[in-house]
Amino acid sequence: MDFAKSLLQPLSSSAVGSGVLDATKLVILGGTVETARRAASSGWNSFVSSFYLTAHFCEDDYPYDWLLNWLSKQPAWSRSREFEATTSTVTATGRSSQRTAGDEVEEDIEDVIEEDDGRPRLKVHFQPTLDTTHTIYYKGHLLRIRRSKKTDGSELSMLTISVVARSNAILKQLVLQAKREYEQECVDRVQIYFADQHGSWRWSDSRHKRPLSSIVLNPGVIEMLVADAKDFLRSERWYASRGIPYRRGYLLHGTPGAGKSSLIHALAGELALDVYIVSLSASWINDASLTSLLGRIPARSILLLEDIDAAFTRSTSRDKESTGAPSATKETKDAAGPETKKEAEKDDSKLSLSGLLNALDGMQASEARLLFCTTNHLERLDPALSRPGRMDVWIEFRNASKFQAEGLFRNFFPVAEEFEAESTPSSSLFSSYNSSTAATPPTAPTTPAPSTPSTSATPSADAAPQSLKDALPTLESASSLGTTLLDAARLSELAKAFAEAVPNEEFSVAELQGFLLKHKSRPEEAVRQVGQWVIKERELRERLAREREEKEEKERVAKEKRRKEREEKARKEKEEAEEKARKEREEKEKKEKEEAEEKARKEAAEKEKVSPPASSESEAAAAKPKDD
Ligand SMILES: Nc1ncnc2c1ncn2[C@@H]1O[C@H](COP(=O)(O)OP(=O)(O)OP(=O)(O)O)[C@@H](O)[C@H]1O
Repeated sequence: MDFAKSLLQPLSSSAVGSGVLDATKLVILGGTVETARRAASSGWNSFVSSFYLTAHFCEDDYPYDWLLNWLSKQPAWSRSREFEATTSTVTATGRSSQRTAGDEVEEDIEDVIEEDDGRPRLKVHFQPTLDTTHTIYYKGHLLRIRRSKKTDGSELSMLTISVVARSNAILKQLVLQAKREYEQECVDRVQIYFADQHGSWRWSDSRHKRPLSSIVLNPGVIEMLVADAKDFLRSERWYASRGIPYRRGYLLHGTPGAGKSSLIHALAGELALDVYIVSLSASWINDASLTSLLGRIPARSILLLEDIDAAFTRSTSRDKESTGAPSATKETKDAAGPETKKEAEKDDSKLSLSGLLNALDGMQASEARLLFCTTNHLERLDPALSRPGRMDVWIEFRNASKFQAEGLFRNFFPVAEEFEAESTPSSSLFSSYNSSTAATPPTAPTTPAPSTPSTSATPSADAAPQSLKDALPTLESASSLGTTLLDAARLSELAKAFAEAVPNEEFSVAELQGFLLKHKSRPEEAVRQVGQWVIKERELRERLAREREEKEEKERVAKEKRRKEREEKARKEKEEAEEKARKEREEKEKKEKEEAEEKARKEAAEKEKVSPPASSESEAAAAKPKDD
């Protein structure tokens, strides 16, 4: 204070008004008090904080999803006065849309289910806006929860939970409970994760489990696959005791639209496994990013490499020198010359076969996972990739057999008993067909055999097979029912008639499904129309094939024309160049000759000047005076 007084003394003595003095005193006093208050407050805060245990959860890891799912069910969380409404899920049941809207409201709001007016039902979730702190009671403890963005520029969200407690047991309990609840909700769903361009796994979708019975394959294939996968999942010790890497690979190859992806998703549901999908044709995929991704797949999950041949058309070629060893280190690249360095950098942006093999079964590759690879072009795969140990089980997919056509038909149409039991036609879709139709022993789904599409006779309304003809007389009465409900015997009869009308292995299951979808409430009509559809499809295929051929022929002719034009142009240019060279040569020779002649002439003239001819000498002698 004395110091302040001494500072203020000159002011007072210089007759400044006492009002100014008082104001200045007030400012100094206020500043001192505020500084003291802040010091006390920060001391108190750090004192209080020292009692808090804090856990951080980042969006790119599973506990974040578990906790957000748990929080979304806490009234205190959803009753926030400043909140975000989002259909982007924080729950285990779907993150299908990205709509969000921030607002401030005065009233309590519960989750809202939008009315089902024919559009998909979206569940709207409410959660506090970013950077607001919330307190929630949990088992007698007060939790302080804050959602914020990470500051490392990754745009990822963080969840920070603090609690006053002596040990972190309460936080562990919370995480485990959130995990249990999340998994409970996942029971009927399959979680799908995609590799993103940052080299991380991103949750992408949560799909309803598809019953295996909805997949129609030839007898025994599904049973074999399920038994094999189940056997693998319970054989960890067996593998460990024999020193065999605990991994299993399945190669699903063959015609498009035959059910490869569908089978994998149905199997994931059956075995309660999550699916991790990498697209090897993505431009950002290279050896390093793939190795890192495949090393971070949780145990007991499915790794799916779709269209594995596509990776090889992008940039990968079999590196003959490659031994599968890791690529050059940064130091060795720096030590190399600029050209080599450029080459090495170019290589780094590619996926090589050795890199892929390394990622699949190198030291870093995770174990206890089922690898599924799909391809429509088995012939494009390098044998190193498809050999046993990497791909232990091969399953070939062909166009629909008659057995599959019949199974698909059964799946589509409800039988009356089931319809009554389930009361909704859509829920019974895919449910009536069961494995009782697939009781024959498994076919060996190992090495591929060449596909042999059926050349069976064209079915038509006139030339309908006997079973179809048998079915037709009763169609009229059945179709008068509107949504036709069939008894089991009738369904069986129609399914057989349908299968007989469909040529063996000529159309994919997806194509048959497309046809049946057009008649999904009219099974009789489907049977009646299928012969016509087959004819039309064949005509369409022929037309498309013809158009493709014509296009290819046009392209071939145009290419040939361009080639000839190029050759003609090159020939002309060559001739012109030769002519030009010849002329230049002649010109040059002519010039040289002229120059040589000129030179010779000049030399001769010079010579003449230096030594005159003998006749002139004698003339001179004659002209000399006689007295000499
Ligand atoms: N065997 C099948 N059983 C049941 N549905 C099938 C079958 N095959 C195909 N489908 C249906 O056809 C559609 C395409 O199937 P899917 O994507 O599984 O075929 P895919 O063989 O993986 O095709 P692609 O090789 O083109 O990726 C899906 O809607 C699926 O329901």
